[in-house]
Amino acid sequence: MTSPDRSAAVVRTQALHKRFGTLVAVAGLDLEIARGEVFGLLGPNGSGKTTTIRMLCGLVLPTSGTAQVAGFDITTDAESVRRRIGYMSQRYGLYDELTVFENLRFYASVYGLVGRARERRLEQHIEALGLGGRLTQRAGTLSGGWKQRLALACATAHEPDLVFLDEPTAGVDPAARRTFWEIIYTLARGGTTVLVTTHYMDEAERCQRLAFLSRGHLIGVGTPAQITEQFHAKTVEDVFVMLQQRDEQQGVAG
Ligand SMILES: Nc1ncnc2c1ncn2[C@@H]1O[C@H](COP(=O)(O)OP(=O)(O)OP(=O)(O)O)[C@@H](O)[C@H]1O
Repeated sequence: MTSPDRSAAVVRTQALHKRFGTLVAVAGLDLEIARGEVFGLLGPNGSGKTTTIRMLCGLVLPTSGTAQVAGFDITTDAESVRRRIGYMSQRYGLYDELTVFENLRFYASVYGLVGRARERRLEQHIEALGLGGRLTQRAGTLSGGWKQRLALACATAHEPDLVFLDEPTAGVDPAARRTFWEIIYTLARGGTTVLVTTHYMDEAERCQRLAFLSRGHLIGVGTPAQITEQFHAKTVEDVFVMLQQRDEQQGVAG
């Protein structure tokens, strides 16, 4: 197996801009995320995270600017972009009545895997994500932590270049959180780029790099240590709270 080229950018945006009427949701975003990177997108409510992700998934067209995901242009080749990404929502999207294996097989099929290639891929994926002991259990009867693990497995069954995780460990206990993050890093080492949006600062601190958005503008990118240094703060949480307060004050002033 060849190792992934970590120098290659999986996400590249150039002056990416989205306006809804007069409201600027994303203001000229320039961002690069490398292959196999675990990257966090942070910012207060309404700062433009969801709009950015919807554009990167090829679901919303930018007003101006461009972006490439896995080498495909989000405006002219959204279909190819969608085939190369995975998305794990907070609601998981699992089928409670189906078993763990049936859920996995269903998602692999939706993304176009069939026959022996699908079975081989699932075998390897089940092993990597430690789901072997649960395959015949109905998804609806799993604990929160196992549901999350299965949801991540479903979102990555087709070996996407990039997987989006929306507050991935909200509502699970610390042990399950830790295991989940170990799995995230296993995926990243295998070459999957992981883009996390979260309001939980312990999740943010686990990312290799962070981007902070404020009112649609990118105001800081770097490792958690670089971000805290840039804002003269002790923790990422302090940076977050400071930005939130600033946004609120500007909102009142505006
Ligand atoms: N379809 C839309 N039509 C009009 N305005 C929108 C639309 N989608 C988002 N917005 C606005 O764009 C801005 C950015 O919203 P967005 O959902 O991207 O922020 P966010 O950072 O994801 O917030 P949250 O953390 O609350 O999910 C907000 O002011 C929001 O009200």
